[in-house]
Amino acid sequence: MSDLASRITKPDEAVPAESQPEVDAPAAEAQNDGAIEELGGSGLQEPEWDVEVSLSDLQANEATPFHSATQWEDMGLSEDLLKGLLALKFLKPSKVQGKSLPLMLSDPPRNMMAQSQSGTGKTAAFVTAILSRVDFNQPEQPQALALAPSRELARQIEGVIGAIGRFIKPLKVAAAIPGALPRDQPVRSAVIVGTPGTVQDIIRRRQLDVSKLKVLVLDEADNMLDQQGMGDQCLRVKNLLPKSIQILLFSATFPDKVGAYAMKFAPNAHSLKLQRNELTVKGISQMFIDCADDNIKYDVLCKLYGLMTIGQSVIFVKTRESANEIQRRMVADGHKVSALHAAFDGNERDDLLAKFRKGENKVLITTNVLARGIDVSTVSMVINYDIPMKGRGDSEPDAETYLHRIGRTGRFGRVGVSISFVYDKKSFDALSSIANTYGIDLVRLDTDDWDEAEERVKEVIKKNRAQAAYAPSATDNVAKAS
Ligand SMILES: Nc1ncnc2c1ncn2[C@@H]1O[C@H](COP(=O)(O)OP(=O)(O)OP(=O)(O)O)[C@@H](O)[C@H]1O
Repeated sequence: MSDLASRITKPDEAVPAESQPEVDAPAAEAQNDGAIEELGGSGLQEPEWDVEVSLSDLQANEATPFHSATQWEDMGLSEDLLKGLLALKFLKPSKVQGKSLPLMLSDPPRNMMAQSQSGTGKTAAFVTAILSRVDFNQPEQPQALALAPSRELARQIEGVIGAIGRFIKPLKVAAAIPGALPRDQPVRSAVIVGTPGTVQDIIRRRQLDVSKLKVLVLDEADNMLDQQGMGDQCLRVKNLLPKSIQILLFSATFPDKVGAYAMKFAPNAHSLKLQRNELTVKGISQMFIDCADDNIKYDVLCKLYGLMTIGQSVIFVKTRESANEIQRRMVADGHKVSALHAAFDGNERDDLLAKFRKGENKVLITTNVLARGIDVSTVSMVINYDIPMKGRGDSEPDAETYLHRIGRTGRFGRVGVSISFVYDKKSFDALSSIANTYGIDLVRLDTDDWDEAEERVKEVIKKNRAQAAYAPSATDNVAKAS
């Protein structure tokens, strides 16, 4: 236990909200789309300083991943595309956008492997590249294909393409996910976003004409190339595509083992990489609770319920069965929570996530199926009910999944809290190893002094709510419009 102890920060040493710039409200208003929501609901008093948040100041700070030396206007983008980005209040590119776009758009096209922290705008980077490469004089000819590891992420990317490309006419996007495409009809869209299995199927059934595909994107590329089944599917899909296709790989994590394979998958790629100590997102206060045993975890979870519903929260558990079981117990105990995992039918999954995006459901219990990519700015708390593990018999801590899970909060400069539950030596050692991997200073929440623990978490959540209300994200806006 000594490892984790050495990474523990006393509560008053934590660096949560102060790491965010605080500036004047008018600048903040310039960043919002006028759709400021009611903050009510929790009965919390929201002091003035909580809403003093400015994306433009954040982006002016060279030390953050939100800064770029380049402007959208320098990138030779079409007028419609530029209009789309600005309409979303993406006033300036983030670092990964500023660095990757000129490389992705250079002629002749070259492959790219780009790594950047969670919530720093990788999706908009590759979506802008896709929309720049497609010839919209042939709107029904498939020209770009993006693969994602879950239907939820594929749907989200589809939404971001629609949002950034809203001034491009005609823009046709197809979602190649289970149950979404009519069987045996050709896909008549310039852009296709899908999961590897379904994309492989539609190519094999000759529903998708791949002959003019110019760009292939793998979002969460390390995850897709690493997983046995999906890695094989991605390779088979790639082998069915034109040899000259430009391959773009994006993720917040590229462990060495996968990185080497990824470079083979995308030969001669430009590469943007992060150092291991750069991987964590500064605005996320990472905490843990030491529970006496496995049963106490449930009691602690229920105690946290009030805090979870101030903003929105995601609870990650290991299995679908435990997601169902915890939901059943919490509902029986009078709490409103929903569960989403891969055993649900596709439409039900779409529906559950849509409700969560709209804020109709505030607490979502899920498995690793939602660990990656999902972007809901109002998520202020992530709970690791089970520490993510991998390998045979779950013998190894899954440091990458930890990073992606906690990255569901703290999106694009916002703040957020993650709370991981440990209850025995194995979970303690696993969290300790993850903390050491990334040099994280974890804050221990002392449940003996619950009022103090609650205050600490509440402080960060209130700030997140204020930020989310002042700067709704593109995907939030897409969800609200639908
Ligand atoms: N240039 C920008 N200016 C302002 N907001 C932006 C900009 N680019 C992206 N965003 C917003 O930032 C949020 C996070 O972006 P995105 O989902 O692309 O992150 P990501 O890097 O793909 O994250 P993950 O690693 O979790 O997949 C989104 O809500 C998006 O709308």
